[in-house]
Amino acid sequence: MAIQTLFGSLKDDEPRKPEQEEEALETSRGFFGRMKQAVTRTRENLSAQLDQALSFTRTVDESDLEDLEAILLTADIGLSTTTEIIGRLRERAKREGIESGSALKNLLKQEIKSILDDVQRVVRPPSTPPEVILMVGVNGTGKTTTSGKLAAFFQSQNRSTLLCAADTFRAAAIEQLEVWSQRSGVPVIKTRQGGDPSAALFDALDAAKKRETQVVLVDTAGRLHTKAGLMAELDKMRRIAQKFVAGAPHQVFLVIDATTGQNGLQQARLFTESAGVTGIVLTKLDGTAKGGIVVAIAHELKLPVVFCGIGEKMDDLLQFDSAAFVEGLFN
Ligand SMILES: Nc1nc2c(ncn2[C@@H]2O[C@H](COP(=O)(O)OP(=O)(O)OP(=O)(O)O)[C@@H](O)[C@H]2O)c(=O)[nH]1
Repeated sequence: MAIQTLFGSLKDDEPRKPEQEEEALETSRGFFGRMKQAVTRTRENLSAQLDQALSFTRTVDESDLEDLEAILLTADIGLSTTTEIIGRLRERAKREGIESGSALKNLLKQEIKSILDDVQRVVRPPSTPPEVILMVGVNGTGKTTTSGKLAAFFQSQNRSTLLCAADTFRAAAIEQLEVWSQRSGVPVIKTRQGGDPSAALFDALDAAKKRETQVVLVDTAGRLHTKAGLMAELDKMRRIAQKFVAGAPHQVFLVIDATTGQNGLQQARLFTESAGVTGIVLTKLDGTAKGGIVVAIAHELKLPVVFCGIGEKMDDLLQFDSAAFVEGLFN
């Protein structure tokens, strides 16, 4: 089985030697295992309630759907997404003559997967490098940490990478990114604290062009004095990126802290309106029972979750995969 992700497949379909096949299977098992581990708290929160509510063997009735609705809300799937899912289940249960709680659970899994799949898409690197990726989001969500992890990820994919420290607002952000640069071996371009973030971006893109770097990851500030100021700064950075590379920034990743649940969704709305977000990185999935937010993001914002953060170490980053997520959530 191939795991298709936004940045290609974890196991492609080319013919393999037996030992390569075994290695790819191990990778796939490891990947599913890590995703399952990451959603442990969400699963534990859901499964006891689901087991109790869906243990019946008879035709589905309205009170079953009401119970299910309450359970989905506790996992932070959100009211509008939950209402949509329950509506689809009501219709399908009737049409398909569902006669047990376990069959209803299967439909639920299918519906959640389909919401997630609807917004997934595979991204190809631009024909003219570098691929410019802006990391945006409110402070403390994990932008700097994720920039560091992503730098290591792209490097591991044999794509030369450059980090740009454009969070000149928070005193420690530049030093923090320098530490990630040392850990991953990915160079960082910076300016002084309090300096102009666009100047750092300018220098980084200039260096990337000269060095023929393939990916530039830009860590931006999460907080300015006003929302308008933050958005104006992001706008300026977009214009600079476009001047250097046609079509840049190619990706704008909004970093959301999963533990903030529905508040994260609210932040996401704000950023998607003004920052041209193309995908979500959901951090701290390891520490929350609110993993259902992934489904709300896909349904309400029509944005894919691209990566999830599952800890503080360099390889605690997973490419998001809907099948692994749904399996992890329910099994
Ligand atoms: N458990 C866990 N912790 C994380 C994860 N990602 C980031 N963190 C932690 O979250 C905290 C904040 O991360 P930062 O990367 O500094 O956040 P930031 O968005 O850059 O913050 P600002 O620069 O203030 O905007 C740090 O302690 C990180 O180690 C994750 O996936 N899991």
